[in-house]
Amino acid sequence: MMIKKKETDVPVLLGRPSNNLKMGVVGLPNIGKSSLFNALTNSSVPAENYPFCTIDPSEARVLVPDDRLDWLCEIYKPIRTTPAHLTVLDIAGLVRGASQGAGLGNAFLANVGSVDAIYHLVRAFENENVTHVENTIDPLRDLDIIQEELRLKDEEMLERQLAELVKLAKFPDNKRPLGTMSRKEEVGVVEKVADFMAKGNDVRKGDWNAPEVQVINTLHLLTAKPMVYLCNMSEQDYCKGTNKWLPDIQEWAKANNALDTVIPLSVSFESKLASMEQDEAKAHLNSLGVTSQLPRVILAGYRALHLIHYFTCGQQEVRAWTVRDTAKAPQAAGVIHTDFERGFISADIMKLEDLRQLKSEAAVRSAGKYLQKGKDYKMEDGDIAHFKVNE
Ligand SMILES: Nc1ncnc2c1ncn2[C@@H]1O[C@H](COP(=O)(O)OP(=O)(O)OP(=O)(O)O)[C@@H](O)[C@H]1O
Ligand SMILES: [Mg+2]
Repeated sequence: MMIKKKETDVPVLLGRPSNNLKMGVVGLPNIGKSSLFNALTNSSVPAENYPFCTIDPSEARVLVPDDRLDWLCEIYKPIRTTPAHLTVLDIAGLVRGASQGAGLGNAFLANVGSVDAIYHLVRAFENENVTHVENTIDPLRDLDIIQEELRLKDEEMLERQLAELVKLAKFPDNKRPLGTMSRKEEVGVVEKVADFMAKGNDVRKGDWNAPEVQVINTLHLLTAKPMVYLCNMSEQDYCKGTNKWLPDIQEWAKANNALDTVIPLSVSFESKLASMEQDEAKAHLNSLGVTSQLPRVILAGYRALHLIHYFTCGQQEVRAWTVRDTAKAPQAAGVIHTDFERGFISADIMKLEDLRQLKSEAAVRSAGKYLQKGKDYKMEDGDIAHFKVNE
């Protein structure tokens, strides 16, 4: 959710204000979360056919695919290339009752609390060799279970925080910074959120104004996190392009929060591809006439986190730097080195399209299209930047 503040036009995003954001893979036990994580990262976390094989959450950095980076490398021929990456956490399966502590629920929910957006994986494949904790295949029921556990955890947290705030609201507010809400107003917002959630809504479904979002961000709610739904189907269904549950899953997601994405994929198919050599995988995909969904999964995660990247280009290195889509030039410079934000003087910005048309950096410069931007410049995805800083 992105909300514009009227007075300053600075968007206020639900969630943490950081560039170092993470996706977490969440779902019931034994539905393919670790297998997906492994396929995404090619790492070797155990993925066995029994529930709770992922005891410790595992974290990995996944490369964000980008043709523009490949093209820039052809132009600059750098010694080193550093792509953008997305951090993904493999979280152990949640079960019904997790918010009350079932199945190590509270520990696993704490892991959900540490990520910024969620890949919600749901099982939409039949396979009698793969045990289902609820015994039957019913993706909508499974989606409801996870959604409900996250929401119940939020309701519990809200109750606790509200009690705390009500206590504080009895004291004078004189230490609070000017321009922020009074404690009483804050209590009002938290009560409004609690009412909204008690009706069965995730908090991100609400239409909150900027000051409300600021309060919500202090509450660290699980249902504030953007979701990308991943519908895990059989290899056969994926290759045929049909799955009997998919339309209902899409409807469910839309009704829940229209902004969330649903991506159909087959984790077992992706695992198979990930274990092949690149040429072999390409030939396999060609023979079946399908593509891998992993690039789409990664990009959807990156987008859900409101991340974009800009490039720095030279003979030493062509590199993609990740920032939030609200970042201004000094914050973007701060990603390279924290001192660069403080010492920011200006940013030379070149558009990739101009480089494509004019074919060299020198030509872009002489055409006057390598533009000097000040501290208010809002970075755009794919910008090529060179910062001037006071060191
Ligand atoms: N699309 C699919 N079709 C058939 N089998 C699948 C599919 N996706 C995953 N599996 C199988 O499901 C089983 C469980 O996978 P995995 O260990 O990745 O689950 P998990 O969700 O990480 O479980 P846990 O919650 O216990 O950590 C594995 O045997 C895996 O091969
Ligand atoms: Mg696992």
